[in-house]
Amino acid sequence: MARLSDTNAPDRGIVVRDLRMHFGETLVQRDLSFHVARASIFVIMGVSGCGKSTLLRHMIDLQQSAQGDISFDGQRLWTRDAAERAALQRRIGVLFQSTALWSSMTVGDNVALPMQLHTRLGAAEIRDQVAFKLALVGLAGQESRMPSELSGGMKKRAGIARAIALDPDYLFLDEPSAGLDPMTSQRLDTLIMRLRDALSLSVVAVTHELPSIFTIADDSIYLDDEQRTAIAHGDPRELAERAEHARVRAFLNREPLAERDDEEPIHGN
Ligand SMILES: Nc1ncnc2c1ncn2[C@@H]1O[C@H](COP(=O)(O)OP(=O)(O)OP(=O)(O)O)[C@@H](O)[C@H]1O
Repeated sequence: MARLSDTNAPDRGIVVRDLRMHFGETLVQRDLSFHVARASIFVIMGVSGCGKSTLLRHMIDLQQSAQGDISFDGQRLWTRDAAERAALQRRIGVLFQSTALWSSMTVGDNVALPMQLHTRLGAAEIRDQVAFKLALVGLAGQESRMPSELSGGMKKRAGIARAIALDPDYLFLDEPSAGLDPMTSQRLDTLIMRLRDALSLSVVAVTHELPSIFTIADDSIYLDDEQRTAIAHGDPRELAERAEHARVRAFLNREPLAERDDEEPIHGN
């Protein structure tokens, strides 16, 4: 497990420090500090409404907090320098839960769009890159298909191809397996791990699919909806057996929680 105190991982990867997130007066999560190591998969876990998506939105710069900070390879995300911030945003790829492919464009055009908007590559180079990215996600030769012709799993793959169009260092996935059958979900897990290894991607995934969590996570954090902070951090396979807090063990073992467990004192990780 990578922690802030690791001497061999000073500022590589993503560092979240003392982050506090609000919606108006309502506190979502507080005191979040963790490190996402380079070329690893980090899973954000917790029950519905605990703040997983809100944390992801902060990490991809769609929301900002006045308290705490987030840095990528030592570079602060919330810098005042607009050019620096834009450059950093380009190193971040995102697959949203809805996938959000442009329905009126072919798969190939969907993947090409970020390159047309943000690079100076010519048409032939973009065509090659699109073919390469689609092959990477297992959709070789599917350029001319329309999104409506794709299965749920293929849509996710096309969404990932678009998310990696600009060769990001970081890939954020919001509920990647949502709506997929177990077999398709398993194949997607394999793809995510392959991309981590082949592209040295740092992947941050929000998911509450247990099989997926146990398969892909190198490290994880559990956001508690009652304490409004992280009450567990580490390899989810180990947390399932040895987490200090009953709610974390119950979540990871899909067990009902006895009423009294909700009242146990929780001291953070
Ligand atoms: N735009 C918003 N305005 C006000 N409150 C919000 C807004 N979006 C989310 N919230 C609240 O913030 C809290 C965290 O929501 P969030 O969507 O981050 O949780 P989550 O863990 O991702 O949930 P789920 O697993 O159901 O997607 C919830 O209590 C939610 O009601």
